[in-house]
Amino acid sequence: MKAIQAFENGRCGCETSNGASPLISMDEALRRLGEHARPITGTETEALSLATGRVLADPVLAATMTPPFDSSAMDGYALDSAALWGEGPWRLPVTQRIPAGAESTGRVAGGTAAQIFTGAPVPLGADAVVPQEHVARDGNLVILDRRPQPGLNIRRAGGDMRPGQTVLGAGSRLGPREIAACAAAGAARVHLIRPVRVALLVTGNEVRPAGADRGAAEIWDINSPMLSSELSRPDIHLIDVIQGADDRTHLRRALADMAKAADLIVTTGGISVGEEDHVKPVLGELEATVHFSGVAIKPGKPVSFGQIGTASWLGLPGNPLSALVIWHIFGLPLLDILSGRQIAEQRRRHVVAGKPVFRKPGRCEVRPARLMGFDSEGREIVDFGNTVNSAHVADLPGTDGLIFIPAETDRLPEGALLEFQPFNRA
Ligand SMILES: Nc1nc2c(c(=O)[nH]1)N[C@H]1C(S)=C(S)[C@@H](COP(=O)(O)OP(=O)(O)OC[C@H]3O[C@@H](n4cnc5c(N)ncnc54)[C@H](O)[C@@H]3O)O[C@H]1N2
Ligand code: MOO
Repeated sequence: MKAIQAFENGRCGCETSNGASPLISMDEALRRLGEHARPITGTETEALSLATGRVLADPVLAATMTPPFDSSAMDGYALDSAALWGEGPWRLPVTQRIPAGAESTGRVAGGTAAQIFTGAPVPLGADAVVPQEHVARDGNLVILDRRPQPGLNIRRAGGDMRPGQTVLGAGSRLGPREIAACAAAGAARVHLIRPVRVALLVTGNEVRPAGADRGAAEIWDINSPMLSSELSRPDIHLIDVIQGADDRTHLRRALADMAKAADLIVTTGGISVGEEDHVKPVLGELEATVHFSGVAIKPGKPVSFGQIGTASWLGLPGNPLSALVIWHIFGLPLLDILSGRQIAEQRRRHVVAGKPVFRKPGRCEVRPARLMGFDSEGREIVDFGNTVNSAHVADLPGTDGLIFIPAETDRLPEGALLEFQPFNRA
C-alpha cells in the first residue's frame, strides 16, 4: 500500500494502547479538535497597512470599478481606428498629451491622435492605443502604417473588479496577495477578528532559561523560545509565557489564571504517565474537560486537548521535537478554528521518498524532512532521517516540513508517495 492511501482511507490503523489510556488515531484527534474548538468572538477595525497576518471578520467588497476608467496599457498614441480610411500609412495630427494622473482635455476627433502614457485615461473617441515604437513622429504628426485592432492596449474600466464584487470572504487571512486585492478594492480599513489570546506554560523543574547557569541535572529551555517564536504572529496575542516548576500548587494557580485571560493555553511537558507529570491531575482539580489524551503518533504520543473554563488547552509533550511536530499538526489547525479562519487549501501535499523506509510499525510516524528537488516526473523528492529522536533539534534548521508514515507501514521503497506538510505555511 502506498503511504498516501492510508491517509486517504482516513485511518492510520493505529488504535493501539499505551496501557494507561487508549491511543486514538491522528485523524480522530483532529476530528475531536474540530468538534470541540469554537471560534473566538470579538472584532476590531484596523488600517489595511496594519492588517498583515490578520483574519477578516467581514467580506471585503470592491467599492468601485477597478480600474476606475479605461486606461492605456502602453506609452503611445490613442486614436479612433474606424477613422483610418483606406490604406495606410496615415498621418494624424497630435491634438493632446495625456500623462498618467491627468484627465483628457477633450475628445479624439476622427483622424487625430492623443499622445498618451501608460495608466492615463483613454480619451473619448479613441478605441485603440498604438505603442510609440510602432509609429514615426514628424513634428506634430504621428505616422502609422498598420491599422490597430479596436481595443488594442486599452485596460477596460471594471476589468479587474466590479462595484460590490466580493474580493475576499470573511475568514481570509491577509497576506501580501490579499492586501493587494483589498487595496484595489479601496478598503483603507478592514474589519478583523481580534487576535487570539494565547498563554504558554512550559513545565519542568530541570529547565533553565537558554544560556543561563545550570546545575548538573538541568537543561536549557528550548520550548519557550521555540513556541514563542511559533506564536509570534499578528493574529496571536501572546499574553503570558511562564516557566513553571513541576509543582501542583504552582501549576494550578498558573493554569487557573491563564484560563481567565486566554483563549488558548499551550502547555509543554508534564502530561505523560509518571508521578512527576502533574498537568493532567491539576486539570482534574480545575474540573477541566479533556477531549483526548494520547494519540498514536510518533513523536508526540501524550498530546492532549481539552477545555479549562472557557479556554482551549493544548498539552504538548516536553520533548522539543515532539512539541514542534505536535504544534504543527494540532496547534495550527486549532488556531485556524479559534481565529475563524477559512482554509481554502490543504496543508499537506504529496512528495516522493528519496530513500527507502524501514521501521517498527505501530504509531503514525512523523519525521522532519528536507525537499531535495524533483524526480523525472516532476514530483518533489524528500530526504529524512532514519529515526526520530524527540529530544534532538540540531538537524531542524535544514528541514522544510514533516512527512507522515502510516502506522501499519514497516517499509517503503524509494520513490513511494508520502504526505508532506511544509513548515512555512502558517
Ligand atoms: N513510562 C512512560 N514514560 C514515558 C512515556 C510513556 O508512555 N511511559 N512516554 C514518553 C514519551 S513518548 C514522551 S514524548 C515523554 C513526554 O513526557 P511529558 O510530555 O510529560 O514531558 P516531560 O516528561 O516533562 O519531558 C520530556 C522530556 O523533555 C524535556 N523537556 C521538557 N521541557 C523542556 C524544555 N522546555 N526544553 C527542553 N527540553 C525539555 C525533559 O527534560 C524530558 O527529557 O514521556 C516519555 N516517558
Ligand atoms: O511521543 Mo514521545 O514524543 O515519542 O518522545
